[in-house]
Amino acid sequence: MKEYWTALASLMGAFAFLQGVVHAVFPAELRAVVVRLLGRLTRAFSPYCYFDVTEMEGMSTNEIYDAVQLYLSSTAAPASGARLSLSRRLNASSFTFGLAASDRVVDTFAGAAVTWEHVVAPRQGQGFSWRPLPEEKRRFTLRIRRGDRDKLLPAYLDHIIAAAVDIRRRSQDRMLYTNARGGSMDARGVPWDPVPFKHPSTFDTLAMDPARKAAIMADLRDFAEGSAFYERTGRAWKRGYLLYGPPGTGKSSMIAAMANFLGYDVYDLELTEVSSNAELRKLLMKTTSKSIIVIEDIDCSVDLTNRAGAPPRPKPRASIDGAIEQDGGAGAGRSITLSGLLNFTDGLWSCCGAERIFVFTTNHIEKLDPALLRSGRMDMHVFMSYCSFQALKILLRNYLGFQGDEELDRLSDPAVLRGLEEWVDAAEITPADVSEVLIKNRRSGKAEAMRELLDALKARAEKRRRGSASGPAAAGKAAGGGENEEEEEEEEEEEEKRALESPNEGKEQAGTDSRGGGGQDEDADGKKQV
Ligand SMILES: Nc1ncnc2c1ncn2[C@@H]1O[C@H](COP(=O)(O)OP(=O)(O)OP(=O)(O)O)[C@@H](O)[C@H]1O
Ligand SMILES: [Mg+2]
Repeated sequence: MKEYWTALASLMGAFAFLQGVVHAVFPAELRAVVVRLLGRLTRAFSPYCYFDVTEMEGMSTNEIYDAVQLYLSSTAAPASGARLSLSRRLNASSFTFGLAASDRVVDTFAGAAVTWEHVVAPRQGQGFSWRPLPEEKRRFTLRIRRGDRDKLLPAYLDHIIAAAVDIRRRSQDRMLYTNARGGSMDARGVPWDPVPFKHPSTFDTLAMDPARKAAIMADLRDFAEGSAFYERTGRAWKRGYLLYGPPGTGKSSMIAAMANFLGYDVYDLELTEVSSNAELRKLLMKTTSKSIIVIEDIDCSVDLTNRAGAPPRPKPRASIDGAIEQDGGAGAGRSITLSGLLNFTDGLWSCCGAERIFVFTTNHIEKLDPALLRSGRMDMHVFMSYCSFQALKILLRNYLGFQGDEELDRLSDPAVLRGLEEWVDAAEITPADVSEVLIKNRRSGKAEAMRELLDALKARAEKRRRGSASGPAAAGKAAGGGENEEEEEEEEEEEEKRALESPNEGKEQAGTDSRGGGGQDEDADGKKQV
């Protein structure tokens, strides 16, 4: 074997020498022919094979060239001394690095080493063209061992293209799409209106129990990296989240954090703007993969009653007139039905395009039809609760600028901190209300802001205690006597809370209130509750 390689090396040396001689001795035309011939001979005996990825394919740009450039800029290790070029795409918020002319990078894939070289040569004699070509011819040359060819191609190229799509998506600002145009299409037949999505909410800024937050992040990560799993199990690559809880507990902030975490675009589906199941399907077909499709306040958007003959249900606050219809009603196709929505999320239509997350939010989970809550539809039920002490600490850190829990413990008055811990549960305060108190007092200094917050918690808890002591009957009398509207509001809130704590038809939600509790449970249907 060793002799073979020695002989091959000498043969290649001889070819190189011959090429040198040809350069020195022969006239230009003949030289080109002989050099080409010798080049071919060299390649025939070489242990490597080479693939060129040119920048231009005829008159059009070669997408693989762009993909290779992006991929190499982030993944491969430049050979020592290699020069990288810096660039930033229009609208993008991050830089990318590219390989400069004639530099090489090495990469490994499936255990095989490969080398990329970026070759740049001046373009000669540009003839007439409607579209001027770049002045330089650029290409990447991939060198791989002959023996690795079957292992690497085309899997390695597929890998590069997928990685490039991912990098492009992450370096580009995300988009928020809305269907506020009421079903009409733009010139390209797209029913969605895009705006740049710059919501600053992240999982770092989101105040919720750390263990539940970690569970959601892990679930999202598993989903995003789950291509093989979904293929193996024959499942559509999608996931459903139902976020529920009182107003101001961070449901919308959670959606933004999810989008920022995964780098997905967001489609905000306004159901009241959709007039039929067919339109809903069209909207779905025009969404891209790697996106989050959101329906906010699902209980208010449309009355989604599934079963014919079901007992009459309380009318939703903002249901759209005329669009309410029982499943299988005579006018099916003219308005949205629950089955239309379910087809949208888990029927055959949901599979056109992969890697999508459906998120529904509601303040009133008890108003949702159980059909929507069954497994396979909403895989994760996430209860966004009132502020726990752990969540409160996150808000204190973010709003008052403490660097971590250690600094918060060290720099704040222990009595105030203890007080906050003691009162926060009784106050049943939303993160939105806590933020408001902190924003209002942030100029007065950390200590003062925390004291104010403690006072606010105490006042709130006290009010709640008084409210529950006097009971609903007394509250009704008080309201009748016109004492104040706040009591009525409280009563309403209490009602909401009771409903949240004992959601309808118990089975699916049994024992799943995880307020303040960590981790996640899986119920009998295999649906996760965090
Ligand atoms: N868990 C949270 N962590 C951090 N900030 C929060 C959280 N919840 C609420 N906030 C703050 O309160 C504001 C309102 O919250 P958000 O819109 O996310 O609530 P929501 O649950 O979607 O309410 P609604 O049910 O009314 O839609 C946010 O802009 C954010 O500043
Ligand atoms: Mg919201």
